[in-house]
Amino acid sequence: MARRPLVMGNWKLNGSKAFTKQLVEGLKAELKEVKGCDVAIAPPVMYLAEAEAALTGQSVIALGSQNVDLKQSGAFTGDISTEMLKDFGAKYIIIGHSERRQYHKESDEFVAQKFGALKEAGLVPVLCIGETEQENEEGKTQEVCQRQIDAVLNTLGVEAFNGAIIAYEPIWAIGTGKSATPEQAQAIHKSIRDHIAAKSQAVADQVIIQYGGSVNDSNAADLFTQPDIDGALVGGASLKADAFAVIVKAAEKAKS
Ligand SMILES: O=C(CO)COP(=O)(O)O
Repeated sequence: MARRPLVMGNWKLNGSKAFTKQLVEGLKAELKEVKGCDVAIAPPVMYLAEAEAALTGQSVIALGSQNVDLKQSGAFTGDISTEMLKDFGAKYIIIGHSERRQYHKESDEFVAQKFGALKEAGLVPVLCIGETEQENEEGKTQEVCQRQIDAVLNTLGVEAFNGAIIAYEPIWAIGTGKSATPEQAQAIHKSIRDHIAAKSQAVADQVIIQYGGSVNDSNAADLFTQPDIDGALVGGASLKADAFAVIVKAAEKAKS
């Protein structure tokens, strides 16, 4: 089944007001002809207003966020709600990134709750999963990915993955320059899709599974040749308009 690819930039803790405006302008210029690939950027939440303003009047690049909290309003210092993200036009919301699981001790169950909150709000969860280097060496990659997915499957049901995104991001590949090979990533992506297909083939067929971890302008095209790699979640290379555009266009070409 043909799935429309999604390439998303996760800016992480980088940028400024000026940088946001400049990068969005650069992306708009580079990507204005793109038709066969969905594109999203997740700037730091502080700069959503600048990004929203700079994106006005075009429809190629959607806005996203790197995180969300569970509460809607009240005495929850520092939290950000789904409604606040919607207020800025954010659509694709990253949850369960390994950096949040590691530095903020976010559990599988907590991430699944965020998934549910996003679905309820009509936003698109981008659920990050992936194993550590040690788990990889111990042959536990599939087990870890399935456990992280099961937290959602077992609480919200398989239908929750309709219209949702999964980003397979092996932790050993993030920011290391050491991407998984296309074959390695394909094998895991297929196992993730098969795991969902065991509950519903139709849901598995439509779910977008992005690869993330040292994707750049020179390795993206090879990754996208694989049938179950439906796009990319890009960190470092999403901070440069030209490199990010090469990745988007590689996805568009490979999946057309
Ligand atoms: O964590 C990532 C995207 O969410 C990947 O980061 P890099 O592309 O910098 O390896």
